[in-house]
Amino acid sequence: MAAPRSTTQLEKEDLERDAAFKKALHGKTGEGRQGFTAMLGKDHGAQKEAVDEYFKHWDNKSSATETEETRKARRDQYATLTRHYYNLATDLYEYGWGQSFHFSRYSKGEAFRQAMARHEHYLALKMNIQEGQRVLDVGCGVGGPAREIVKFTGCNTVGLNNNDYQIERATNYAKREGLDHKLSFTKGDFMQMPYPDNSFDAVYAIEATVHAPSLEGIYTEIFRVLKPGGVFGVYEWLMTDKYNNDDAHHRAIRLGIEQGDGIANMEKIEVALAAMKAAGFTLELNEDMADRPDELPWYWPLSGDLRYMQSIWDLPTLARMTKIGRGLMHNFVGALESIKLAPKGTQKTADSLALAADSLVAGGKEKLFTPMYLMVGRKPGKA
Ligand SMILES: CC(C)=CCC[C@@H](C)[C@H]1CC[C@H]2C3=C(CC[C@]12C)[C@@]1(C)CC[C@H](O)C[C@@H]1CC3
Repeated sequence: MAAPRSTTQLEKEDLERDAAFKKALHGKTGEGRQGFTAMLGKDHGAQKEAVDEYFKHWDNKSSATETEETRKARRDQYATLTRHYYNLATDLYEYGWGQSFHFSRYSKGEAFRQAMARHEHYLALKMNIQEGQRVLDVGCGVGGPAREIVKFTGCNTVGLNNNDYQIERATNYAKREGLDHKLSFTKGDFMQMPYPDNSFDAVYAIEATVHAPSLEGIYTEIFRVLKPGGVFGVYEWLMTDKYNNDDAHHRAIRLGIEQGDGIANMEKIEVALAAMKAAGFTLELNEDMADRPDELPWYWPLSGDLRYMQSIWDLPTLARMTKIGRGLMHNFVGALESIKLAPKGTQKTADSLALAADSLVAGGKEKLFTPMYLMVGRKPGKA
């Protein structure tokens, strides 16, 4: 039962152009160096191009003045916007967060990496991913969750991503862990996937499909590549029912999250549920995991609030996000830029990520936003 391709306007793909840009910007930094040191090895001219391309959507725009036209321009250029966001942010993500680019629930005394893995296992469990199944990870980042889910379930996975730098890093990590016989990566736009209809037993997306210009469009494309009887599981980034688009404060929080996190357009929960239905899925499970009564909120590592410290190992994470920590980071990166060790735009990117952190924490505290709206849907038909 193949659904028609989405009617959303799609960007024309140019794989050669993107591969050449990756080579120009990142050089050999995708091969080994990680995080901060990788950031220092970029080409300054190419970095300027990425910065200009990304920030043209946000500079001199505010939630008070933004128009539907500005939002449409972002949706129309979703793929370029997201690709350049990750060209700029990937090294900082790895430096400050690790290789799994998502949030998770946390329980008291639980180590950060353990909680992250638990969140990934939970999705695999709810989808009932089995050994040997052919699985697609949509928007796989540098492959942290895919490696964990392959090890946890024994499935065979393909990761899809439209950023060549992340693909290169993901491929190298998989090889290093001896998982390359079960895990491979494809460069491509998730709105127009390079796979035939009915290709996968299961598809999952962890905090990635929010980069799509339309949730109905991306869910429809996922439905197309799933085999009949196949399962789709997603942790979606969404504004909650409490979000009121006529409230200036709410809109400022949404725009801060969108800018800081490379998102063209973020929707409310009701839109995601309707999109699952419109795509053809039978919804088996939907729950806002951020609404569970956990002692530690999902946003604690970004809060800079030292009361959340579980062990001494959490200190660097929290300290980095305090006022003093951020000020030091801002000045340090600025100094590296002025002596030309870091390319121009590094400070602007770091400041934009700080805006992301503030807006995410505010959205989480005020219950206006969730990064973990769990949905599991099935494509009708016999497996
Ligand atoms: C963008 C989407 C859809 C998912 C990524 C979620 C998170 C992994 C990121 C959201 C905000 C990011 C920030 C950082 C790491 C990755 C995120 C948590 C930093 C901690 C990286 C180090 C910088 O100095 C501060 C960043 C704040 C935001």
